[in-house]
Amino acid sequence: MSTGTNRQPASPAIPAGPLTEKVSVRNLKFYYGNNLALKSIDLPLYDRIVTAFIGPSGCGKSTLLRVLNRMYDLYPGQHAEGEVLIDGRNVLGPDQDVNALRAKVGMVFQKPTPFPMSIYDNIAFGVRLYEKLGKSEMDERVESSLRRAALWNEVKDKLNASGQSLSGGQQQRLCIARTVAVKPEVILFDEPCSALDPISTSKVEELIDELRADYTIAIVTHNMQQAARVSQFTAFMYLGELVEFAETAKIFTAPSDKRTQDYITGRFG
Ligand SMILES: Nc1ncnc2c1ncn2[C@@H]1O[C@H](COP(=O)(O)OP(=O)(O)OP(=O)(O)O)[C@@H](O)[C@H]1O
Repeated sequence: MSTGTNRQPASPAIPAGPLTEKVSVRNLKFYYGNNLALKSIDLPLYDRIVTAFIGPSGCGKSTLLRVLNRMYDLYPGQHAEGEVLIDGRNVLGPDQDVNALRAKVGMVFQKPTPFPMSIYDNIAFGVRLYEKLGKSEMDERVESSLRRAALWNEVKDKLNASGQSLSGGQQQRLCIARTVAVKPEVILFDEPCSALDPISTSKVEELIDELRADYTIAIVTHNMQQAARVSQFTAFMYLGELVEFAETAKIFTAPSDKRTQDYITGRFG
């Protein structure tokens, strides 16, 4: 399949007016042990904008995503240097409440990972960690989250069924509902469609398009067409460096760096 620059689908429009920098990555370095995986990354993520991270395997896309909600804290020997400012506050500092950060910065993974519990509890479980809601409030939260993830109509009559009994595409939308339920401000998607069929993929893409109205979104994808379809800004990474960051339309039609050009035209990676 061709990935020629002039065949990319149109990207969503960038709203008129100034953009607000919700997340500011400043001089970020990341280490796996002694191994430097991210080399001085500087990057903005704008509010209510979708930013795609693209680049060949191993360039550091997932690592960058995992720094934004400090997922790496769960693993010994991994550490970050530099700053990630969210609303102007550095979330990499020792005083940051990591659980509060993960509620604010939600993450959807490559493989759908519903908990081994009912559809209802898949949503309610995370909410209970952060809020004390009464039964009717929780019912409302579960319903609104499932509606937000375009799953309500398919599951409203079987909320007590296991989340793992759903199809792969439905499971991924359940994971999106679970993420949205805790009222995040930023949502990180790590190759969210790579395990899905084309119909489920387009549902998830439509969903990202809708979620854009309310959240700051970052998505890692290997699929150039998908990056072009869903994102307004694109960051191209190579060997742990951020090579180029620009409006998606520019990255796919007139990139500044030869490495970006080579990647998007399928010459390497
Ligand atoms: N747990 C780990 N321990 C040591 N090194 C790691 C670990 N995870 C990733 N790396 C290294 O960090 C670098 C960046 O990896 P990362 O997974 O972020 O790349 P990626 O661009 O997301 O790749 P892919 O597209 O294949 O998912 C690679 O060199 C990788 O080998």
